[in-house]
Amino acid sequence: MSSPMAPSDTVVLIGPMAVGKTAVGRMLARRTGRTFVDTDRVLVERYGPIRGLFDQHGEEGFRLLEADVVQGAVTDAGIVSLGGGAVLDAGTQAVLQDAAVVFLDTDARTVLPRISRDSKRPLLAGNPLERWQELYDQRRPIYARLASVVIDTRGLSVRGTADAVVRALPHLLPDRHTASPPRTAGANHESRTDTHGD
Ligand SMILES: Nc1ncnc2c1ncn2[C@@H]1O[C@H](COP(=O)(O)OP(=O)(O)OP(=O)(O)O)[C@@H](O)[C@H]1O
Ligand SMILES: O=C(O)C1=C[C@@H](O)[C@@H](O)[C@H](O)C1
Ligand SMILES: [Mg+2]
Repeated sequence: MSSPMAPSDTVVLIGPMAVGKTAVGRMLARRTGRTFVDTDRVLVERYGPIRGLFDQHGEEGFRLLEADVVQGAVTDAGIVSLGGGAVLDAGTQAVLQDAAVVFLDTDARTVLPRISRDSKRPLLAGNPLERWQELYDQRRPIYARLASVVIDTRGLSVRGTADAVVRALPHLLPDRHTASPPRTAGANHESRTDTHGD
């Protein structure tokens, strides 16, 4: 069975854990009047906290559920933030081919304060910094290969990163006179509810 393709006006944010995919995606949607879906949030809403999903199904089972959620999310035009490891799935890689894929890049030093006391990202258990770096090293080539745009977020705020995305993809900015407020879809809420559950 062939996979659906993401429309070319879908913007998909990819990159390592805690780089800011969720925070930047939410801000970008607000600025551009587009829908926002965070696939981790959809998973939590549909199946429960991410940590519980890893406990119950293992990483492999989690990836299957995640791939299905991603397929649904990216076939609607809008801003979509993926989980850090979603791009490992071959079907997800295929479906992203036509989308504007934005790789938010960073380094371990920058994300350290965001992950050092993390209990919600099961793959960072033990030594979060070491695990983060290992995963980054494994996945960086995939992020780079899928990217239409790469943004080095080091030294940028969430707002500064959203600005950089708009500069790279200027067609995202709505016409001032016709812009409507952001529509919400699935995971899109302005609330700050944690996207990983629990
Ligand atoms: N540029 C930034 N500067 C400072 N803090 C940031 C920045 N980007 C994100 N953050 C903060 O870091 C934390 C992690 O960000 P976020 O959840 O958006 O990362 P993520 O890439 O979606 O991670 P995951 O892959 O686990 O979903 C949040 O508290 C967020 O507010
Ligand atoms: O990088 C990863 O593999 C993950 C990132 C998070 O967004 C969640 O999707 C989950 O914790 C796994
Ligand atoms: Mg996220």
